[in-house]
Amino acid sequence: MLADWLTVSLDQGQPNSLQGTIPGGRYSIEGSGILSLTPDQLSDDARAVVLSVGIHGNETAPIELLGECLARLEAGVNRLGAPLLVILGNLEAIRRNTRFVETNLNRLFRRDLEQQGAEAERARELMTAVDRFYDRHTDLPRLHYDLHTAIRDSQYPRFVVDPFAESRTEEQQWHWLAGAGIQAALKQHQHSWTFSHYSKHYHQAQAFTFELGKALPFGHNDLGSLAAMGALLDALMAGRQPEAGDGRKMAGFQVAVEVFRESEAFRLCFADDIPNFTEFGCGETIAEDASAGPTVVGETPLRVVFPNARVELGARAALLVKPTQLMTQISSETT
Ligand SMILES: O=C(O)CCC(=O)N[C@@H](CCC(=O)O)C(=O)O
Ligand SMILES: [Zn+2]
Repeated sequence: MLADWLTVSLDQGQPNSLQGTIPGGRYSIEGSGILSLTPDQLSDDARAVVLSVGIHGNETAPIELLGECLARLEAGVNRLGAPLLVILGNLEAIRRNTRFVETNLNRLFRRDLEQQGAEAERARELMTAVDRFYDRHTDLPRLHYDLHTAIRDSQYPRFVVDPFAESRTEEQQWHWLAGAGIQAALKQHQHSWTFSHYSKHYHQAQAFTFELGKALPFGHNDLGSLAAMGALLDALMAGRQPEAGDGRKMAGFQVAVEVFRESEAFRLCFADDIPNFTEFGCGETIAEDASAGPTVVGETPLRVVFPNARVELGARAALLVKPTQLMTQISSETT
């Protein structure tokens, strides 16, 4: 039943039943593409875990990866030991294999949202689901991993965005991420109203946006390269300590400049197929905008991440990033 939940949600079919049991606990379908799992017994290292996929409809590898993890739970190969909220984000966009239908869902996760439309309604449903879930588990540490794939190749194929918030990112997270094969992390410098930012900002969760390779259609993903990531998700579901790697080996970056598209006459001044994290040197022009003028690299070289000239007016068209230390202090266990 659980493994079918993804397919049934996408086919707009009715599940046979809204609730049921799995080894170690029970599940309940709380809405379209919203599934909650509750363990019979909490494991010692359990956190309240939100896992979201398909916030962008054409990013299919995380959906397949999560499907495999749910199948392992259902088959009893893994055992539920932590409460879990599983979210299939933009259902209509997934059906159409497109990034979004009307607007980018991953910019709408704010409590003062005024926008209307399909994606805005979905953002409201998902924010409510997350609020209810964390309210049910106030005694547990909170975690939200929002799983994506990127539009283009990357010098670091697997990386995370660490959303800006007042709360600190636990040092342990870097070790978990390294153990899961994540190669780089990018710290945001300001509020970004993404889904992972929502859980970090409003609920003080440990939260990241994951970029797990390049966006490809269903059936074309190399899940082998995501095996260690699957093992991290399995450990979170079981409430076990994940396999840790050495977080100090991950490349760290922070956003230096956010480039917005401010006019129709906006262009990026480099080839469309450059990989994420390509470096540009002093004096190189990154973008030209009839309204904002040119964006030129200053004295420090900068790398470009998520360039996209075709975004809506007012939206982010690229991040320019520079190296940073991820861990400010090295704890005694890791030295
Ligand atoms: O590859 C791209 O250009 C976009 C990939 C993507 O969807 N990235 C996320 C990052 C969210 C964040 O900044 O935390 C997005 O743009 O929503
Ligand atoms: Zn995405």
